[in-house]
Amino acid sequence: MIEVRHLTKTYGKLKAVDDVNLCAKPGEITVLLGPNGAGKSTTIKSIAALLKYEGEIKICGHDNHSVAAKKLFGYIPEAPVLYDILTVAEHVRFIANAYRVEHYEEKMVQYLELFDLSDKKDKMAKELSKGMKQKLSMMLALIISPQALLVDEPMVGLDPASIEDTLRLFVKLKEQGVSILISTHIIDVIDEIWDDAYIMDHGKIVQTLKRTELKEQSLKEVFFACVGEHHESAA
Ligand SMILES: Nc1ncnc2c1ncn2[C@@H]1O[C@H](COP(=O)(O)OP(=O)(O)OP(=O)(O)O)[C@@H](O)[C@H]1O
Repeated sequence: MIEVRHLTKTYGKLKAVDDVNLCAKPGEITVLLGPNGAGKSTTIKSIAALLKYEGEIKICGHDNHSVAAKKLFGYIPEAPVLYDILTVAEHVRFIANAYRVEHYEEKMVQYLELFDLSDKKDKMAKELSKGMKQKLSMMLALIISPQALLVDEPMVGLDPASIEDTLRLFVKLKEQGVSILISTHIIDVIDEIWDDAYIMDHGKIVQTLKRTELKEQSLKEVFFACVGEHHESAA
C-alpha cells in the first residue's frame, strides 16, 4: 500500500504539487495521469523519498524514509540511473547484495530472458541502447521483489513488443498483490491495465476514478474533460 497525505512540494515560488492525497492499494494498478508539468514526476520522486516536501507518505505502513519502507519499494525512474562501466549482471548483483536478496541468480536469468537481455549480460551499461538501459533499470527495481512499485513514464524508449511484455509483467505483479503506481501522460498504453486513476493538473488532483465506475465515457474522455482539449497531444 502506498499512502500519500497532504503532499505539497514547492520549487521556489512554484507549487509543483499542491496538497495531493492518493492511495495505491495492493493488487491494483493505480495510474497518475496528467499533462506535461502537472506534477506527476515530483509526486513519484517524493514518494521515493528523493525530494524534500511537506506531508506524510507511507509505504506498507512505514514512513517512506525508513529502512523498512526502502526494503519494500522499487522505483523505476523516467531516466535510468546506471553506472556506465558496470555490466548488466554486475548491476543486478550490486542491487541484490545491497538489499540482501538471497538466491537472486535464478530470478536474474528469468528477467534477462523476459527483457531479451540474456546476450547483453556481460555488456557495460554504456554499451546498451536506450531501451535496453530502461529494461535494466526495471530489472533492478524488480530483483528485490518489491511490495510496492513506483513507475515514472515506464514505456519511454521501449519497442512495441517490450511494451507488451512490460504491461503483462505489471499485471502479473498486481496479481501477486503488489501495489503499483504508474505515472504517465500516455493514456493509450495503460488503458487496458489500470484499476484506479488520479488525474492531475497544475499540481492538484482534479479527478479520481475507478475502472469499475466508468460507464459510457472512456478514461481518455474523462481526462480531456478534466484538463481541457488543449492537452490533446498529451494522450
Ligand atoms: N528541479 C526542479 N526545479 C524547479 N522546478 C521544477 C523542478 N522539477 C520540476 N519542476 C517544475 O515542477 C512542475 C512539475 O514538474 P514535473 O516534472 O513533476 O511534471 P510532470 O507531470 O512529471 O511532467 P512530464 O509529463 O513533462 O514529465 C513543472 O512546472 C516543472 O517545471
